[in-house]
Amino acid sequence: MTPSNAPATATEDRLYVLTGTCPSVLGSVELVTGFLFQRRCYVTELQTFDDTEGKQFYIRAEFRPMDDIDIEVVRNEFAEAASRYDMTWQIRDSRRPTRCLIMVSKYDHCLQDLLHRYQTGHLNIDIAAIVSNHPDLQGLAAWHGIPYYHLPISAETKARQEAQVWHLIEQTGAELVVLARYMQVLSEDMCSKLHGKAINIHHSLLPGFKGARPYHQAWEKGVKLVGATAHYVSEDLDEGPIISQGVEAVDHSFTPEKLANKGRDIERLTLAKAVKLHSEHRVFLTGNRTVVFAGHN
Ligand SMILES: Nc1nc2c(c(=O)[nH]1)N[C@@H](CN(C=O)c1ccc(C(=O)N[C@@H](CCC(=O)O)C(=O)O)cc1)CN2
Repeated sequence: MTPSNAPATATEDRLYVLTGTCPSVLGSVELVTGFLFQRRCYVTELQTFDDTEGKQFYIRAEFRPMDDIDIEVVRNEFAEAASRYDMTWQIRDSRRPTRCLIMVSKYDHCLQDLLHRYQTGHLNIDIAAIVSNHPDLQGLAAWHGIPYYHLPISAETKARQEAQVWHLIEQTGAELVVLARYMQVLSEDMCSKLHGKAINIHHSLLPGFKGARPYHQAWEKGVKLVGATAHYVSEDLDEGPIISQGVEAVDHSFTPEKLANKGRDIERLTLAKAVKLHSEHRVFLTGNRTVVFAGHN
């Protein structure tokens, strides 16, 4: 093996991810790996899934160019190859942080957790703004130096409030909206505009206990497991495609308050995991389901 073929010579700081999906057909893996090999792009991680029910194939390839390449040229060349397989694809710079806008009401535990992971570099995101229908968490945002927008909402002002939120999303260039315990239901129009770009944390193991008070519902049922669900937001409340879920054992001694205390930790971890998976381009949306290529760290 000549030294120039050794991965160590790959341009260390340049890392890209190719994600693609196409109808299940022979050659779909070679389409990607052969294309990258021919262009001396070293594959650092490769995951595939063939959905035999949907007859659909999914692939995610992370790669480092071994030579100084123009990624736009690579994209144009792959477009021609991918069209022969009817593949829907993207090649993205893995280092570029996902620009986020976080929405919250009064509970701060998920927001605190995301802010900590962001500040410590454990999430490849850029938090452009925090939006809330209450003033309560303004101090937390100020402490982190992030713009805070207090946009109150009522049934009468919902349409105008959502127009203000949408304006902020466009103004900040947010690519992902994170509902970190935002306790207002987004309209059908907002959900349509945010399809696949808004993640909500629901404080139960969906599809169980939908709605605003899942811990009380869980207590009434005497559950022995409590959980949380991170999902893409859809117009149907708590029905969106699930990205990640977490669960912990509980018992008869758990009051609704103790269930909520246990649940908060699960919510933090489950939402952070979903934001990480999305920001690393590891989640494919397929109808009301997801295909998730989990990472190793
Ligand atoms: N279109 C959607 N919007 C939102 C979703 C969603 O799944 N689709 N999830 C919620 C978060 N959530 C549960 O995870 C939730 C939030 C609020 C309610 C609710 O009934 N809210 C009442 C008002 C409550 C209040 O003012 O405190 C209401 O809107 O009438 C249910 C579930 C975020 N948005």
